[in-house]
Amino acid sequence: MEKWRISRHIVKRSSTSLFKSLLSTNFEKSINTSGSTYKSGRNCNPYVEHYFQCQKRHFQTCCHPLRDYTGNLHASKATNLEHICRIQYKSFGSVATQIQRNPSFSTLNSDDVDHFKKILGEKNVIQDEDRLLTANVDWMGKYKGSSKLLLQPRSTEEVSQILKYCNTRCLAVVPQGGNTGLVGGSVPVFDEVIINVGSMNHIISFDEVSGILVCEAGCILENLDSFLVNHGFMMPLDLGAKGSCQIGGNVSTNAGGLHFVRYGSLHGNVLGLEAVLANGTVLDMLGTLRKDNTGYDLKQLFIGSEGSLGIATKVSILTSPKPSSKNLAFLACKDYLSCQKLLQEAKRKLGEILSAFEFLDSQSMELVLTHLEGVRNPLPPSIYEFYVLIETRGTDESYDKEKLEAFLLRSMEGGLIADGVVAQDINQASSFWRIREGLSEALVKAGAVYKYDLSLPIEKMYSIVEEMRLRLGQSEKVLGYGHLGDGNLHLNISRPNYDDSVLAKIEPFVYEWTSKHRGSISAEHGLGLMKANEIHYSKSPQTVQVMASIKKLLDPNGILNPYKVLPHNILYPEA
Ligand SMILES: O=C(O)CC[C@@H](O)C(=O)O
Ligand SMILES: [Zn+2]
Repeated sequence: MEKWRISRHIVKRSSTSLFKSLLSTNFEKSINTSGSTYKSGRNCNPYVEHYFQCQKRHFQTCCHPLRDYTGNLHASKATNLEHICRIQYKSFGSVATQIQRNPSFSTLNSDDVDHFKKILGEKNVIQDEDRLLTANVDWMGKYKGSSKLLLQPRSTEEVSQILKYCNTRCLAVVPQGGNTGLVGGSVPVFDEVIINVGSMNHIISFDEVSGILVCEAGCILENLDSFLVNHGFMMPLDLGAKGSCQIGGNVSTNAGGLHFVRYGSLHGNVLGLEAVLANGTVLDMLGTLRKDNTGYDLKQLFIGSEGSLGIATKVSILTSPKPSSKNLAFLACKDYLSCQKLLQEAKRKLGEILSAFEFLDSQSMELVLTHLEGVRNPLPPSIYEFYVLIETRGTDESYDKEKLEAFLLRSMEGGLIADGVVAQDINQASSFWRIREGLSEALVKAGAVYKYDLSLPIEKMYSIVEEMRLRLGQSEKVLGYGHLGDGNLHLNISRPNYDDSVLAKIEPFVYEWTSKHRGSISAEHGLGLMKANEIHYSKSPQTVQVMASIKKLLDPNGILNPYKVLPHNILYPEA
């Protein structure tokens, strides 16, 4: 076809370029038959298993409370080992301002354990060291608690009984789902009892007319998607960690993910919630209505509260019809301005079929190619500064193809796209997504990482990456990637080990810069432990005070996920 000359020209330039008979195959068909979508590290249990096996070996040799993974002892900090937060790595941001264990919390004893056994039965009260090790450490291996107990309730009633008891005894707890969080929110800081609702993994109902799914909080995101596919629907949320993350954790952290640009946030898609408060009260807010204006919408408080106000036990969620046509393009742009303009055009020209607009810079590409096996750049190596993934989802195959085809051609002619490939089948689509979704895993494999998750005005988004590079100098690897379509930048500084002098150049600069540009210091990962003390960069003092009052009202003893979300001195002023 005449109009494909441009892409053929690109093919000539690069033998690896696949930007040829554009969109001739629609990869959706293969997705439907395979029943599984893109895989990535956090979605791949063998990797997680292997990762923890390695960690375990490491802990066995160098698990001194104040020794980091590189084996360095931080003796100067070893003043009060029992009471100082054991952050495994050498000081990580302001978290390292040694949080004190709240002295009003009790310490677990054998009567407590016996009591839990009566509620849950022996096998759901876990004291096994290996299992505790994986539950005490976050996915990145950055935060490590020292919990001695993991509880696995099977019903809301059991969660209620556990919390009622813990509240009376003043035993702190940490709710944990798939433990895929990136801000230290899902692991204990000290000896908090871990409550994992993973056994509460039943689908309660699905209404094919409204598309509303009601399920328990421990359902794994990918399993929900697989269930829905048989009914012609899909989850509105898609993350690299979908093979291990649980819907309760997704809701508690208000997870964003890859398709936010199309399907919006969980604040919009979660229609109802059942949550258990610290004192064991079960709040039934499990409505399935699209419209309900009867006073305060209390469930919204729990969405994104990171388990600090209650434990989510059931959710009702508005799912979306499964698109019958999907296309994915992997494109190269010469500069950030082109990426930005491309987004603007994509929104205008692709309209309702645009379902993802992701970007990564060349440094991110290099990292993923270096650290992940089997990943390759489908475009000529080391030429382009930026890469963009554009996905469309729709119901009319030929219409979608034509629309994307016309858009890509016009963008190439206009110089916004320098080169590109379009997935011809599920395998190519998976391999393109693997580049983007594999970044977090590649960063963990590369060593230490300082990780920031910023919401910023799109035109300013990449300036912080460039400024950070200037600040840190050429010896440091500064990576920028993320959800360009939503104005969400993942800024990561990757280095072989943690170093306080480097950190001092990054923080508080990164927070101040974000605040100055009226951005948010957490777009989608939450505050967790990492940023609890930084909340003021994104929230006014008055707002933080109201948040603290709500916390006090719902959890007066502060037992739910302590030390997270709100600043320590506000949560425990007497500590
Ligand atoms: O690793 C990160 O910084 C981002 C993780 C996740 O939110 C993603 O978009 O891939
Ligand atoms: Zn993200």
